[in-house]
Amino acid sequence: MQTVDATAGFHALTVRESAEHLGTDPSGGLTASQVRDRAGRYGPNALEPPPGHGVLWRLVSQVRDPLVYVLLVAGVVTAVFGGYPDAAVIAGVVVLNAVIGYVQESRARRALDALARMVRTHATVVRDGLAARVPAEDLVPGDVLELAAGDQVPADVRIVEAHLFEVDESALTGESLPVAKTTGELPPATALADRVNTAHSGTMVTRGSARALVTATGAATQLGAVQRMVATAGPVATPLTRKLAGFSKQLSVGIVVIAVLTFAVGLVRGTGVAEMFTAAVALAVGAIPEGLPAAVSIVLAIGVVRMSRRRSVVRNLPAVETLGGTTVICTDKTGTLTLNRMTVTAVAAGGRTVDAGNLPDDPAVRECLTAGVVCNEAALSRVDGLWSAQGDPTETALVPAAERAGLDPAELRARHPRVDLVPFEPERRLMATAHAGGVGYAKGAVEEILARCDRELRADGSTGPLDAAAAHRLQREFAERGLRVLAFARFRSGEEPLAALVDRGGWTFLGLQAMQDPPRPEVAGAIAACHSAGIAVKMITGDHAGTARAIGRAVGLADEPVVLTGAGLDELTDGELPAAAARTTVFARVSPGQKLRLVKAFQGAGHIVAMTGDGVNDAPALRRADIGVAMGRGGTDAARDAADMVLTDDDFAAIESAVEEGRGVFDNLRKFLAWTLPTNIGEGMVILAAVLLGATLPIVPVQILWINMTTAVFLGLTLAFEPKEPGLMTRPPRPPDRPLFTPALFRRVGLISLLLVVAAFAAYRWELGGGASVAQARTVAINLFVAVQIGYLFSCRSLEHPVVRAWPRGNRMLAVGIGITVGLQVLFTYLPAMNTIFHTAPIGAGAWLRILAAAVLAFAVVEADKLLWIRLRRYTAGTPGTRRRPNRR
Ligand SMILES: Nc1ncnc2c1ncn2[C@@H]1O[C@H](COP(=O)(O)OP(=O)(O)OP(=O)(O)O)[C@@H](O)[C@H]1O
Repeated sequence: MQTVDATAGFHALTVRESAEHLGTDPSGGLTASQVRDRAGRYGPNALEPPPGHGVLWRLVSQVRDPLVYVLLVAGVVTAVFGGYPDAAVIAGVVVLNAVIGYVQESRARRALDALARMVRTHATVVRDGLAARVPAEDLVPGDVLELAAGDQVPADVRIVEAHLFEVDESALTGESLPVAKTTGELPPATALADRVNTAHSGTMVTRGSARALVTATGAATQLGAVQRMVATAGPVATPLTRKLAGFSKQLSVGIVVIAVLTFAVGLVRGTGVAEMFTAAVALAVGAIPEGLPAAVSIVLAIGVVRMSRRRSVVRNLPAVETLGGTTVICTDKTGTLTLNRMTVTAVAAGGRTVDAGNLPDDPAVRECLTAGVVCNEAALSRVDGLWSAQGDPTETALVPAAERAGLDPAELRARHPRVDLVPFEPERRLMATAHAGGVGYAKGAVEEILARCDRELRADGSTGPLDAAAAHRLQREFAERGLRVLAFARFRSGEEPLAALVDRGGWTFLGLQAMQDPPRPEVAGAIAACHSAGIAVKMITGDHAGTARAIGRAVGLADEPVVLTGAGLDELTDGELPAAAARTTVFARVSPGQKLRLVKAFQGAGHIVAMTGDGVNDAPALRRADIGVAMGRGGTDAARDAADMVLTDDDFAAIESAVEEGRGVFDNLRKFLAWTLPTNIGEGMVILAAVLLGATLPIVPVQILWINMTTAVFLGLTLAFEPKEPGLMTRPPRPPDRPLFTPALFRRVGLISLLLVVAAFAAYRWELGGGASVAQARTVAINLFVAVQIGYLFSCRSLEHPVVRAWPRGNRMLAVGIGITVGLQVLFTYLPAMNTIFHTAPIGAGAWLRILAAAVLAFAVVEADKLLWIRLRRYTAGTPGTRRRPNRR
């Protein structure tokens, strides 16, 4: 691989010199053979992944945990006191823990890498004289790029043409204000941050558009240089995992205190130091849910995988869980609720409205269509003898409309070479171009264009005074049919730069073009599903109120959507906004800044907000929303960069399924917690109770370690694979402030913990009373403990509903996990080697029957508890005033 000499300093060269140096043509770009040749020479335009740590380092880093230190100390002390088998078991637990952690970490890393690859950036490149979208990876030095607002700059470039072009370079220089870029050469000594005629890989275009030459790709870019300097980021920590880690830390501290007390009590009672030490350690190790953080990331990761199957890529793990709590979805219209496949269906010019399939050849219609083709940033290319346009669908739709009227788009553009441009911006809602010969064209929202016009073009080609009322009336008629309307105008562009002219006025109105953008067929169903899930859906669009209302009705947002416009929004105070926003279903003519205000208003009212956006200016609102959702196809790199979730085919229905998955994930997390906590607490309490009562231990420390390690993995984790419960999307969203551990959950945990302790002691005593040896009695107690865990596991498949009635759908992992656990318990009971290590002994059939009975009993107790609570809740729900939840919609 070879790199263009970075010291060449393209900023100090003129545009011509730069192009010569790079062996390229700024207007036509490289040829196909040049691209092939350079691709071989320079390699792909990608940064090599930073060197990862070695396997050994990552394995060892797994055991850098206070808990493991406690275990290791325990193991050493046990060995010193001569308990070699026990010490070996402890060592085994440490190794197993490290391996599981290592495997989990590698899997999570691989999954995130794969997801990152799914949201690749693309770039518009001119090659052989034609513009095309290619993956940013395929760029080579000398390529000619078209950059527009919202794009990520895909390589280091020298700018050769700029229109109000501004770049956010904060990722590279830390400078937070966008930098305006120009084309003229600079003194060679200019510092990197001041080179305003170049732009660098990894920065974002915030405004305008530009043409630029690629000067460096991949590792040769400034970004590549920075990456080599900076060490890589640490492990993936998320607010949720942090919250849970905090919880388990508190729990650990509490448990260690109890363990120390137990130790002290044992010593006072005269038990041997060595025995008490291992007992205290076993208590601690048993009671600490070591598997919790791993389980949480597994549940979340499974959620991420399930969502990716449903066409949404989650960019960070906790987003999955937040999604489940969504109470309001704010969605834009074009491309998300609609297909973003625009077709011009009618043209109104020269005082009449005509069907686009049947356009008359009069000067007014022709001029309106011409404006649509030349004041247009879509790229043209010949496909099978016909012109086809690539770019923003609003713009590409204008090309075939002109063609159908017999105009040649390429010829029109050749006849009116563009000399200046004010690009479209959502705040301004119009774009304008200046052309050779002193004529300017503009297109945009009807009210914006009309505000700048005082004359209009008549059918015969003469101009007369503007009839703005008639134009507004037409706009309303089109809008009522759900059509999107663009207005066109012409003006004199002389010496002055276009940017100064766009707000000057004195324009001539040319007419309107109305386009159809059909609703996506799956959207109505998805919106209905959101409604029945208690989630409010709001449309926030830059489009006209009438069009927005009609589309809102068509997709079932409401029978008669309440509409608020951006202007109306500005009149409301921050105090009035939340109530008004709650009433409104359609927000029209809204600017990105107003979107941000809406997100804040909803959040202020206690909502969890999911918000979609596609433009560069949407990034702040996407960042602010609890879940920012960006479009994979139509959206800009800037929006994707700010979002938590990317919809691979821009479809609203994917949000609905993502919410459903999110709810499922939250459920499964609670199920796992509900199962694992009593297990741990029960284990700890068995030892605590034995020591306090001065009784012999029904289960000894190594045995606790055994139970802990096998059941956490083979039983607990299977709950991560639970299918979603039916009715997930017919219940209201979980209140945002509801904690993970509800009182009901605590009660259940207490009940099962108690059950486990009582059962272990009862079994132990019963077997001893029946003449069994201590080893046998302990073996029965352990098997019974595990059996109760299995019975309870079944019950945890649904926390609120009786399992039998709740759903017939299976969880194959559950069956596999239980199978493995039973197999291991059989070995544990009958394998002589295991008997030696774990101090167990074979037991008889009668004991197994009693064990089975205990499992069934545990299951029955929890199921009865559920039924009781359902009854109780029904009873309280029957009391007046508590019957219905307030409807959020
Ligand atoms: N390329 C363009 N050139 C000129 N005017 C445009 C262009 N695209 C859109 N407009 C005008 O600006 C208005 C707002 O467009 P914007 O892109 O902000 O929102 P939208 O695409 O209609 O809706 P949404 O926000 O739902 O995606 C449009 O209604 C149209 O009148």
